Amino acid sequence: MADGALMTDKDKALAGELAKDLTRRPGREEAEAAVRTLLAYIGENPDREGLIDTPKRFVKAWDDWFEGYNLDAEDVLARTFEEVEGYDDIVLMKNIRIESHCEHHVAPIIGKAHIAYLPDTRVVGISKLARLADIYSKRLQSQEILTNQIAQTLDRVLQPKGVAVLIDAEHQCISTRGIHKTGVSCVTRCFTGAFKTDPALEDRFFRLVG
Ligand SMILES: Nc1nc2c(ncn2[C@@H]2O[C@H](COP(=O)(O)OP(=O)(O)OP(=O)(O)O)[C@@H](O)[C@H]2O)c(=O)[nH]1
Ligand SMILES: [Zn+2]
Repeated sequence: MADGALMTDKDKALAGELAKDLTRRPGREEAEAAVRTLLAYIGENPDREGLIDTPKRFVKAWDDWFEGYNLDAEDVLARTFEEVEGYDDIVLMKNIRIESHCEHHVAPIIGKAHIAYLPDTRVVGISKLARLADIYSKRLQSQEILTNQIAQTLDRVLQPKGVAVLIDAEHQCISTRGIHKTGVSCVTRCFTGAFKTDPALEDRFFRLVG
């Protein structure tokens, strides 16, 4: 179990500062001190050679996994194109890899998103659909909220005739801990506009996704 002696006075001071004001965003040094605490909690020695740089690497990995908090989905969708030569059918980007983390256990959620919309007057660069998925994935999430955020943002910014988002993902909090069920995936969807009101369009979306 954790050995209090493995926390330096500096770690303890930083942890104390954090406890005083949980609304303040801690700096990098404080985040690294928290990782040292976790390493000590599992019975490790954070000062041994193999772990000495782990707090730094851990925080750097979190910067990557959670970079979505620093990105604005509306900015990414701001550039649209109106010259589409009358194209008025479904635009679908399928099999977008999703790498997220559940907000309950901070365990990976890995899967695929399929994002479609029915344009009205404008289209968006197709890479932006994948960027939109990334911005919301790279946060602590529940799959339902992730699905809704992607669909509602695309709907609000692009104002198409409808949006359809389907996510199929495996939650490692289910496969590697707790109930330990592998090969289980969770499917969520959010439809707006014509995808919600027109069963034929909904059906076409599912056929295209396959
Ligand atoms: N609805 C929803 N639940 C999720 C998601 N990710 C993880 N969960 C669930 O969140 C729940 C948290 O339940 P708790 O009982 O508070 O936590 P727990 O004791 O760790 O639960 P177990 O996973 O059953 O061991 C679990 O049932 C998880 O499977 C998600 O994206 N959406
Ligand atoms: Zn979880």
